[in-house]
Amino acid sequence: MNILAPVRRDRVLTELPQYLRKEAALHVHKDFHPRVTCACQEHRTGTVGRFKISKVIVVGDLSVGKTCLINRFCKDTFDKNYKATIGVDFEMERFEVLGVPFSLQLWDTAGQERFKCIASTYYRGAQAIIIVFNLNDVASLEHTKQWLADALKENDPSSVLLFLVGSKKDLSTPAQYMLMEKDALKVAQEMKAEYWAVSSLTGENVREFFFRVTALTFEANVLAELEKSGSRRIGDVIRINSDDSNLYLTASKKKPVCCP
Ligand SMILES: Nc1nc2c(ncn2[C@@H]2O[C@H](COP(=O)(O)OP(=O)(O)OP(=O)(O)O)[C@@H](O)[C@H]2O)c(=O)[nH]1
Ligand SMILES: [Mg+2]
Repeated sequence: MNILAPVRRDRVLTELPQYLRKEAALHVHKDFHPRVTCACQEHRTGTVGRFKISKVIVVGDLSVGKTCLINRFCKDTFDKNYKATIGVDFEMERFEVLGVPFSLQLWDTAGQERFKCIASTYYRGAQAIIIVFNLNDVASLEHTKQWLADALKENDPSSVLLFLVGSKKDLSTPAQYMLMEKDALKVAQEMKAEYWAVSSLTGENVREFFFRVTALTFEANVLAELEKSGSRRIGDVIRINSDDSNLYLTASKKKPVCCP
């Protein structure tokens, strides 16, 4: 990845992408949190946009389509032949959200039991967990709870964002899909995850889904930065004045224009 290259034009987010289903959305606000919008306008996003790379892990049963999902988004390719992921793999994606550079590291993990132990060592430090199941295989939906439990052992359940993604939508008839969606929405609600249904073969919802992951991860990061900064305002300019031949530091006291 060339970190100096400009962000691709199709990776620029100026608005909050919307959820797929209201019943299982992480939040239903139409716009980014006002404090986030304001912080971006005032260039007060702290480490977000400068050094921070957010880690996203993708877990789920073997052959549910984790690798294909990442490849469809990152490379716009689809391979119909199954090649098991051995251990882990990752892709970097650079975005610009509300004018702020933001990078995601997408970790593709192995679903096969024999590689699970290597893969699980990479779970730590995730800001978002994507749990994938096959919309045409009810057992893979049932197993999502175990995948989530394993991933949460290595992460802070109170701050990590969860997404439950049904894959291979192109293989279901509308009636089959509706049945599966009912069960999946229930599981997503129990997990407090946002529900999505995608097809990596046709590309349906893939871009929308990753944009939503990016936007919500970005929003959570900026809010956390603002919280952390407390009374010290992120981005405040430290000025060096040289009055009276004494050098001293003063923080800019400029009041925020739009922050609530
Ligand atoms: N029809 C259809 N097939 C898909 C789709 N996504 C993946 N597949 C197929 O499902 C098989 C498994 O896909 P992978 O992406 O390799 O599965 P995985 O979850 O990464 O598997 P592991 O790496 O073993 O955990 C491949 O043959 C893919 O071509 C989809 O959206 N539609
Ligand atoms: Mg794979």
